[in-house]
Amino acid sequence: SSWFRNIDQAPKDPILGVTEAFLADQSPSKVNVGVGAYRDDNGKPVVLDCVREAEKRVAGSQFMEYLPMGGSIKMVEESLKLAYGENSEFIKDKRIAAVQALSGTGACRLFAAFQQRFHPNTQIYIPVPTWANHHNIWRDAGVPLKTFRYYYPESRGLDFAGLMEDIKNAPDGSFFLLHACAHNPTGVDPTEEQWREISSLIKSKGHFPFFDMAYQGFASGNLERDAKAISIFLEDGHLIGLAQSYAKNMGLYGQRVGCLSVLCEDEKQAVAVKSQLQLISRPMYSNPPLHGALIVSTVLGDPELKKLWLEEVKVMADRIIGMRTTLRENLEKRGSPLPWQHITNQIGMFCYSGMTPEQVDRLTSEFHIYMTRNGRISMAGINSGNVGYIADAIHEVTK
Ligand SMILES: Cc1ncc(COP(=O)(O)O)c(CN[C@@H](CCC(=O)O)C(=O)O)c1O
Repeated sequence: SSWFRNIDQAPKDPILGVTEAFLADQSPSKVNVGVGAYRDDNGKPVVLDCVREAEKRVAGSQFMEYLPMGGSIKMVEESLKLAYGENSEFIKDKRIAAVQALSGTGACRLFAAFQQRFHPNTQIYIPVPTWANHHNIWRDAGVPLKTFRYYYPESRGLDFAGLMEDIKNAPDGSFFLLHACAHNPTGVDPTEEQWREISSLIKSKGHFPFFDMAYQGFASGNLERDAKAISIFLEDGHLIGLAQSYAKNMGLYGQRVGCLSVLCEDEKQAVAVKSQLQLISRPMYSNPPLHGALIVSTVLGDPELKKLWLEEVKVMADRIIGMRTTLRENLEKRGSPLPWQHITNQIGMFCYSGMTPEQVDRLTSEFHIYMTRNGRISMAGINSGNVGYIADAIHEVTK
């Protein structure tokens, strides 16, 4: 019968659709600076040595039983230590409700579903711009969405005044989505001092902060530094929600392994919240995947492997930081009339270049360079072999 006749083709995903177009391009000089996935200086994906070692230890040595609905207890415990601190009082007091999630996306979606169930009429404010999928996640969870100013095009920096005004003008007790570090797509993070002001304003308004921390360790190369915003909010006495991902900082992209945590007022509340998170996940996917959790637990549970991981995350972060300087110098060397210091001011996986969608289209059609139409460059796609070519192309379309 006519069940599916009136179903339209869905629009291409603004990020993953770029990868599809890149893969379809047969040009030998094609370059992918679209999806935020790390590549080494040869343009190749990386499996970290600590992960390879963990896989060796795990391979064939474990049963493949179901995990509990809340996932791997060990992986969750280790994740909380990374975000809340090795000796966190909140961990000791069992005030954190936490479950393994399907990477960062799954953690955000599980929280959105939880928020919809227990605060159905409370809006969440998300930054402008933000990761494209944030809109989809909270929209599909049925949560009323609002936006707050974040990026200031003129300076290619933070619109701190606008951000603070929007936080102040939001109804008391709103939810706010905050990128803990390496803001996607702008690479613009508040300074420590600005985070302190944001924290005290959010506290005075009784807002609830939800942090999406998809890049801990990947931004600065230092895990504590990248979680500084979280510790500032914890010092200020906030309850928080937090999405963690091991996609980028441990290179476990396709393993879909992450963690959702909600800091509560006491253990009793945390037990109740965790039980509700499990009740929501059970009909969604029942229980999360085993393999990635075993890798993360093995890496973080062994001091030697954890130390190796910290070194390897820093290598990835440092390569990107180095490429920022190289790209900026290449553009300046070509006599570009535009300012490019934002390339080195910004942090994390992405550079928000400031190029227009039309300029991006020209990069693709004339130079086979692929990036999202908002002008975001995934810096990991740049290496010493293609940085000159990319600089030539950007100069050509922006001069
Ligand atoms: C801020 C933020 N949160 C969550 C995620 C989700 O990552 P998980 O793989 O679910 O842990 C990403 C990944 N954004 C990248 C990767 C591609 C994508 O999923 O869009 C990006 O924006 O290119 C992200 O940038």
